[in-house]
Amino acid sequence: MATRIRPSSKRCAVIGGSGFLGRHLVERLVEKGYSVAVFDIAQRYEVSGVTFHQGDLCNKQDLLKVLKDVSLVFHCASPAPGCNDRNLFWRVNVEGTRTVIQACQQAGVQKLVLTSSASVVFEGTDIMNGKEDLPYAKRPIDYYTETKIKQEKLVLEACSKEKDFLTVAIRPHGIFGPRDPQLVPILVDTARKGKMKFIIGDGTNLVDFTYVDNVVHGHILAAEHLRPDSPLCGKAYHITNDDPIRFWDFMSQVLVGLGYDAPRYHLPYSLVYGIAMLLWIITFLLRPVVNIKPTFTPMRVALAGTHHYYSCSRAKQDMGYQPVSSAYRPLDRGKNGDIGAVAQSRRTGEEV
Ligand SMILES: NC(=O)C1=CN([C@@H]2O[C@H](COP(=O)(O)OP(=O)(O)OC[C@H]3O[C@@H](n4cnc5c(N)ncnc54)[C@H](O)[C@@H]3O)[C@@H](O)[C@H]2O)C=CC1
Ligand SMILES: CC(C)=CCC[C@@H](C)[C@H]1CC[C@H]2C3=C(CC[C@]12C)[C@@]1(C)CCC(=O)C[C@@H]1CC3
Repeated sequence: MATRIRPSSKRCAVIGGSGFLGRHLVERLVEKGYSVAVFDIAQRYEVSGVTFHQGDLCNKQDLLKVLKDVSLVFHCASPAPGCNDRNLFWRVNVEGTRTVIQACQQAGVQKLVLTSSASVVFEGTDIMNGKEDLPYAKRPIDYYTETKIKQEKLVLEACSKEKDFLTVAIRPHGIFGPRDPQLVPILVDTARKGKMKFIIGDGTNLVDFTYVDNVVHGHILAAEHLRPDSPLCGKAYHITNDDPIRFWDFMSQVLVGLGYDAPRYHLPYSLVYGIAMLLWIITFLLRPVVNIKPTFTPMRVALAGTHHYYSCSRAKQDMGYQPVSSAYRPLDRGKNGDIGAVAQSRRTGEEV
């Protein structure tokens, strides 16, 4: 029988490596001396020493070409949470992740680190200092959450010491930082349309917004601590700034920092949630005729009006996690308005 030569543990692939988080992860891995292959449906940048492979993760043959000589895979690809296409979410997050697992096993990959989401336990009601043992949402609030739950279960259940295939899931929440395509852009777009005048609820709800460097740090620590004898095998880990902030303070600081007015008038949470639900039903019914994208989806309203912050004590205990960038507040924006650039400058020492 031919024996397979194990690739170096510093050879890895990042599926979804062209995305926001993926690119930050790739850059940090390169800094740490890893040799990195990116697999993504699109190539959006170039980094010396990184190889790019364009392909769909639902195609096993495409994946096998990249995974054949890596020992570690990070899977951080997903359709954008705001897209409302159930078929796409199922195809990529569920069927595609099944294909990723099979391809990893067939190629002899030893470790798979999944980017899951803390939203897998969020049902639209308060979560305060939530630990990883909270049950998965029984009534997931949208297709994104529904398929992230299935995806996480698939990856964690595939963990097998006998098969020499170890898995772990990282659950970040509300990631922000340089090149964020979602949080700040959607917020600014909503403000430009004059729709950020209202505070949903009493405005005191605490949430986690997590700086992208911390999320990257959590992923790399998880990969490096994932061994057959470690407690990480087949487990999920919250990664946060360990510094929850009032949702509406964060929003206001970003908006005021960028020259917009802070939201001022309060609206009752249940009223706004009810309207968002009604709009969602109407857009669903009208979809065969016209495709409308409401700004205030039930998911966004729920995130804006409830507490949702999580404990990262399991990550501290099992992998020695500590936020690498925690003192940051969004008010400290750069000259160009890129709030993420300020936090990055703290790391690099550059002026922004
Ligand atoms: N941004 C956030 O606040 C949070 C994100 N997450 C998770 O983090 C991960 C990364 O998210 P972001 O970087 O924010 O998103 P992103 O949209 O910037 O990156 C996702 C990447 O996946 C790629 N991709 C999508 N479908 C693919 C396919 N079929 N085959 C190959 N590549 C494909 C996209 O081209 C993109 O480059 C996702 O799994 C997301 O669920 C979890 C919690 C919070
Ligand atoms: C009320 C309103 C329109 C606020 C604008 C900001 C929102 C776009 C963000 C506030 C919390 C964010 C968030 C996510 C996306 C962007 C927000 C809704 C996620 C859903 C992204 C994917 C995840 O896994 C969880 C995130 C939770 C927080």
